[in-house]
Amino acid sequence: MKYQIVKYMVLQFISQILSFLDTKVNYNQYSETEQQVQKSILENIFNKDVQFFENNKITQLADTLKQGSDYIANELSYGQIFQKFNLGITVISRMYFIYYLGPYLLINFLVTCFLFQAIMFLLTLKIEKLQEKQSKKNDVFDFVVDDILNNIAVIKTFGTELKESKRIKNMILKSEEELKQINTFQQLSSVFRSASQESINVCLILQIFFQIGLSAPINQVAQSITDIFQANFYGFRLANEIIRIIFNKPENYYLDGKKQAGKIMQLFKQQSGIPQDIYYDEDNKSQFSGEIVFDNVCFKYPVSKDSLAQRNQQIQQEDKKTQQNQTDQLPSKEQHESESSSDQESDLSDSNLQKENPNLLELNKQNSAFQREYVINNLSFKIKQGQYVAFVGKSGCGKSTIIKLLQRNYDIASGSILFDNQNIRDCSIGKLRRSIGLVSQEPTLFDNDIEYNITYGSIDTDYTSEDIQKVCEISGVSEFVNDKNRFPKGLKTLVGSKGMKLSGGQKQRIAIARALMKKPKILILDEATSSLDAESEHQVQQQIDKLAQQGDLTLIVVAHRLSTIMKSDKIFVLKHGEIKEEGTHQELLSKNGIYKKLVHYQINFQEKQKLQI
Ligand SMILES: Nc1ncnc2c1ncn2[C@@H]1O[C@H](COP(=O)(O)OP(=O)(O)OP(=O)(O)O)[C@@H](O)[C@H]1O
Repeated sequence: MKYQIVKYMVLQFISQILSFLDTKVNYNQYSETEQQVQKSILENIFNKDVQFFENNKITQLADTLKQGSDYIANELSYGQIFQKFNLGITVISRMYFIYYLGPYLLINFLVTCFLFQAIMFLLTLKIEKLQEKQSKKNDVFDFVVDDILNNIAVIKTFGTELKESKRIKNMILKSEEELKQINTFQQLSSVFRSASQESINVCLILQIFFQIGLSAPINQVAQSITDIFQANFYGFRLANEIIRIIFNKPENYYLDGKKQAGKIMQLFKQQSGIPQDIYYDEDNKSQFSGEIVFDNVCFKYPVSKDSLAQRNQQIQQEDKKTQQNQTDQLPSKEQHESESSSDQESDLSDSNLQKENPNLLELNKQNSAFQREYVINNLSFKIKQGQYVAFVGKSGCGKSTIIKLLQRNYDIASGSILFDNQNIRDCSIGKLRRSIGLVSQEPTLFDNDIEYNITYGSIDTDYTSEDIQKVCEISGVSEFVNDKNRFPKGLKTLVGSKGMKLSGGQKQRIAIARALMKKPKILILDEATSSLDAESEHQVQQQIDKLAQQGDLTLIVVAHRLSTIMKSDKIFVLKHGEIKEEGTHQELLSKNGIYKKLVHYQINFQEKQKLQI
């Protein structure tokens, strides 16, 4: 007995040392591991294409990044290795001691343990499934809250606070029903856990049956019980502890960490449709010359799960199907899931098929109510290096879509886009994006000073204060930054979150300066001057015209105000994603077509406005 106790004590001592090392090493390693995990998650996020960000809410990503990396870092940190060893040694040493006290007891104990463990496992699976469903609903809830907060100004303007609060209340109520179900299963699980702790008593009764039999006289039974109790006293306690260790661990694992870690695993699983080779783009200076060809390009936007309404609908449909399943006992859930996902998949597979067989285009155009329309239809044009071209057309005709395709935010369904005769699919994304300077309709700024924002794209490259000065002049930033009364800190003035401390026009000028500072070979202005007042627009336009005349910059302009593109070398007039007319301003006017109508409409409109003034 003495020898066994010494053995037990040695094992316990090792266990305590491991426990100490676990705490110490874990403490040192944890934060380092967490940083590494966060870094690789961030890199993974950066590697996603634009479509990924259209499908995921940024606030949710930030949440997942923090909580998930916490969990993963905890799992990965070296301390966990000691913890696992420690757990193993504790369990083995205690089992050994129980075996020494009574072999039957150990066998009974293991059988009972296994049974309870199996029940607990099934319960945990059920809870997990419910929680997954709940988590999907939570996602929708987050989407709604995010959407509401983003649109708070609209809600206030339209006085729809009550409507929105009712909407949220309904979602909370629905979620509560599910939570009740989860609670019930959790309680059941906790009952089983307590019962399992009593399992040792069940073992005891079984042992009495085995050792003395049912027919033994009562005083012998009483004596045996006393003996067994005495002999197994330590064994009972140790067995109880083992149960506690075994049952608590997996439950924590299933219920707490897995959810966030699962989200991160999903993040890693989601492949970027368009390979983002920015990290592997070793030559980080080269650019395309600015020659661009669109050859019979067709494109439609992929159907994504981005829409809140779509997500809601999907959950409702799933709920209905589950209910129907339960009542009618119709085909298995797997079949239903595959049916429900088939709608989405069919569209995705459609795009793959489309790539393989462009003839499907016509077919797809004719049927399938759920499919999106082709936004770009057999579009062909050529832009020479240094040319100044403009795209005009009615709202929704596909102008901005062309700009997105130029940056390869999406892949086209058929045809080809060539940069310097190289297919965009074979181009390095890094080189492509480096070659393009873009100023969009609604520019966003970083919460930093004006200079930081202007030099943002050129942080790693050499630039002088003269360079900054020059782009400030061209873009018209100098005009307001030099006003010492309102901008005493000049270029060092902080712009606030999303540039909220600046006017729309000021933000726009900074965005133009930022794009120019990058010295791109291709400059795209997508309604870039529309938020400027007429005078500022004219000034910026003059500077842009001058840049265009220098001939080393390919300038692509999307504009509604036709007066801003009169000097361009070529104007493409679009309708339903097709080029209907092309030529210079004069050539198009003489054609007496769509462009001329647009010009006349704008002149009439402006004159009417003047008359009103
Ligand atoms: N991310 C998207 N997902 C799905 N459809 C889109 C998306 N972006 C644009 N569309 C659709 O593509 C069509 C063309 O849009 P696009 O933004 O290219 O038009 P536009 O000519 O630039 O219009 P505007 O002059 O009003 O800016 C529109 O019908 C629009 O609804």
